[in-house]
Amino acid sequence: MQPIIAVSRLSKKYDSGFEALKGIDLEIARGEIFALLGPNGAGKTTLISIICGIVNASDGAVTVGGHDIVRDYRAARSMIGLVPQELTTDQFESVFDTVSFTRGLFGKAPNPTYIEKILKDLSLYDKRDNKLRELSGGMKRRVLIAKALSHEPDILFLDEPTAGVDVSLRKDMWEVIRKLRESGVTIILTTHYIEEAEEMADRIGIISQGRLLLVERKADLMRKLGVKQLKLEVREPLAFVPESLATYNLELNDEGRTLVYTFDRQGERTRITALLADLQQAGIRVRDLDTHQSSLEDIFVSLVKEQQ
Ligand SMILES: Nc1ncnc2c1ncn2[C@@H]1O[C@H](COP(=O)(O)OP(=O)(O)OP(=O)(O)O)[C@@H](O)[C@H]1O
Repeated sequence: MQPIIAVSRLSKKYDSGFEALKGIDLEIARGEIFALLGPNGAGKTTLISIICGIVNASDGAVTVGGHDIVRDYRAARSMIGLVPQELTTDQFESVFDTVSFTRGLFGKAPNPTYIEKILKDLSLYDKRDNKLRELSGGMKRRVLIAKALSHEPDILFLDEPTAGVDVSLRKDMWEVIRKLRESGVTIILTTHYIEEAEEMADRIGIISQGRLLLVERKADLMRKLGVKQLKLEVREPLAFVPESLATYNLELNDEGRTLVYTFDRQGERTRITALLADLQQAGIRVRDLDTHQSSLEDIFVSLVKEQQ
């Protein structure tokens, strides 16, 4: 199927000479949730801003729904809703009016029934006549989403949707985003919160220093790059790992009290049974054991570190 967004060889050099994006290739499928992860200054906002037509690219091309974002700007832009981090609208306007007004900016005829539907979907309907300044932080974020949806876009970009919000509100937002996807909207979000990408995304792109380091289905990424560790707490501290256990590449931590065995969970054999037998053979008695699966965070940190 044709991707809803196709980015090819996209580069951006700012006037200062700084290269914020270096040859990005990326395709987004209709209906997916794609999370763009990266450290500060990686180029996430620049990439989104180019796709949304706010910043010009230096090189490369982007199509949205088959429309070139430069030659066919209006058609491309009308398919996109962008949820910025901050609410900058008039604080004295009502929720309903601000959302309706945004729809008008896209040249769409008024459609109060549609606006009411979005407000209901986002649990803002009760607040439709309230002024923006009367809303809580969480509600203001929902208003941002309502505004971005006001012109019935196919694609929604969310820039750091839960930056600085508390845990329960974050979970609320995740629910809202999931519902939007169920309604057929393609979602692209940038986030610093790895937990957010782990929780929400179908696919993940990791960007660092203007390069896309990888794009993978989340499940594949966790499986491919994730290693598992077995931690064995021993009864008597060890001064060194006995020679007979050399093939396991064990790490000795915690002043000799913990042995760490790293294994590939995809591998045919983990060799755990053999390790336990060999430990016994070596006279090492185990007090406790624990396994640990590397998280998306471990994977992210090691990838970005490798690049630096
Ligand atoms: N107008 C500009 N002129 C020069 N450099 C810029 C400009 N805008 C952004 N940059 C630089 O480009 C790089 C990428 O910025 P960008 O905002 O895209 O990163 P980001 O991944 O969104 O970061 P953050 O997570 O901090 O928002 C940064 O080093 C930034 O300083």
